[in-house]
Amino acid sequence: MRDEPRNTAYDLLRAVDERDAYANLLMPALLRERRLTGRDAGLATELAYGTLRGLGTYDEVIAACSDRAPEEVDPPLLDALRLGVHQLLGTRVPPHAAVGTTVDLVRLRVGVGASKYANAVLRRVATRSREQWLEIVAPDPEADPVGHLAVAHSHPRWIVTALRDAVGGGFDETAALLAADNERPRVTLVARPGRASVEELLLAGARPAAYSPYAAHLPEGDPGSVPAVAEARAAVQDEASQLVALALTRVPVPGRDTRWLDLCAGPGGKAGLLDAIATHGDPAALDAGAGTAAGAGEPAATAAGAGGDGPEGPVGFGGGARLLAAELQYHRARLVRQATREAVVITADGTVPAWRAGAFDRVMVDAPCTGLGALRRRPEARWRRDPRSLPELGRLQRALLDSALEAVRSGGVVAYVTCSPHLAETSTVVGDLLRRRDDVEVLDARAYLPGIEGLGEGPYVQFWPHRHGTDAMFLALLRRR
Ligand SMILES: C[S@@+](CC[C@H](N)C(=O)[O-])C[C@H]1O[C@@H](n2cnc3c(N)ncnc32)[C@H](O)[C@@H]1O
Repeated sequence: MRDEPRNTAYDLLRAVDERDAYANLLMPALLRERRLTGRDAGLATELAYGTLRGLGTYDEVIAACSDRAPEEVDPPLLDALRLGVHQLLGTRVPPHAAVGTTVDLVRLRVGVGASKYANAVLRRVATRSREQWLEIVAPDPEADPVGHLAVAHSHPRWIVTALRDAVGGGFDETAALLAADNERPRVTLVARPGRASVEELLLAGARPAAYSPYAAHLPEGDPGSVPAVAEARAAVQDEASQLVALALTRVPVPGRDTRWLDLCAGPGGKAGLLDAIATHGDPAALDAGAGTAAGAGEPAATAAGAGGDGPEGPVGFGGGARLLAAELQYHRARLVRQATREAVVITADGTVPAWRAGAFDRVMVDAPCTGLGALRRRPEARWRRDPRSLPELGRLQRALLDSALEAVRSGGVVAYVTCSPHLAETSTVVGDLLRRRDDVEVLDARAYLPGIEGLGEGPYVQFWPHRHGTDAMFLALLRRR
């Protein structure tokens, strides 16, 4: 009898290797096609994602148990070995079952000769626990801390270095961050204001979230089966993504506040929330008694705490603005259209403005980046990212941020956001801009996310998976003078 969960996990690994498939897009399709549900679907997903996340560790163990280096092993056999090692070192599958099912899989899918080799390697792997193997295969943490963390937590060296620099250098905190990257992220929903409510999501089985007033976590089940999600009144959205969009809407701006721009809107997560708030306002802030930033052309009311020497406090937007959502790629712009109701969505290059300079009151730049802040979501992403993409991304990030500052009027505000904590994509980009331009004031972004600890020293905000349970999202808030 075919072992469908393991065969499916193996097919996913092969598709990722051979066709550069995205695991989180292909897996649901494979499960549907093979009619795997419940425990079988859960097992197939865990085996595939766990193997992809852990293969940096597993390849070192395979190397120690074999007379061939992993790069000399045929890719179809290597993927099966990784799947077997994951079961042995990363799951509670009994060792005899982990070895037996993998050897069967290799015999059927690769060949009889290869199955004998797999049997010998996996029997050796099964003689030690994960911790015991790490003692042998991971570099000494004193002599080579980055190398140790890279093998122990299965991340490429360059990413360990980048995350260590971003998190502030400590070995223990870097280890906690890398460990959090290997956890399965919770499914978080957003109730788009005026279109759905958190109460509605809670009634559908979700649980309250810690930080965003519009968020709830879905502990199990298909988000698409929640009626508000199926009707695009709610959506799946990480809590930090919600919060950076909310922060942009909560900065007081003097005078007109009716024209908002999302410069890099696809696939539309932040645009969906911005469009709802632009249209219906921000009831959570208004109910909590924040000052109001009245929409519809009226001057913003004085914000709570505004007027002194310190940073102005957050305001709740009253509604009556319109969002323009720009996205370079046509198919992604179509997704933005599905996520929004009132917004005008255009396919456009944000660095070549299709609008007048100074036309907008608030601008979101959620710039293309390495995505190192969302490694939890895409199990294979850490092995695909390439540090050589940084210079080109950096040029684009700078061009988009400059374009955003041209698009915003004097007194208006720009949010620069990345789903990466890499310093070259975050504070370095903003720092360069501040050296080049004297018409920009940096706001302390923490002031617009009150009550959330661990966001950094300011003025920028950095969310972290190991501190907040969110993606590692970066936010800078800039006011045009
Ligand atoms: C990080 S994603 C934005 C995510 C989105 N804000 C959300 O919350 O769903 C960056 C987007 O910028 C788009 N992009 C890349 N270059 C662009 C450009 N020159 N102008 C506008 N959009 C661009 C990409 O296609 C991608 O969809």
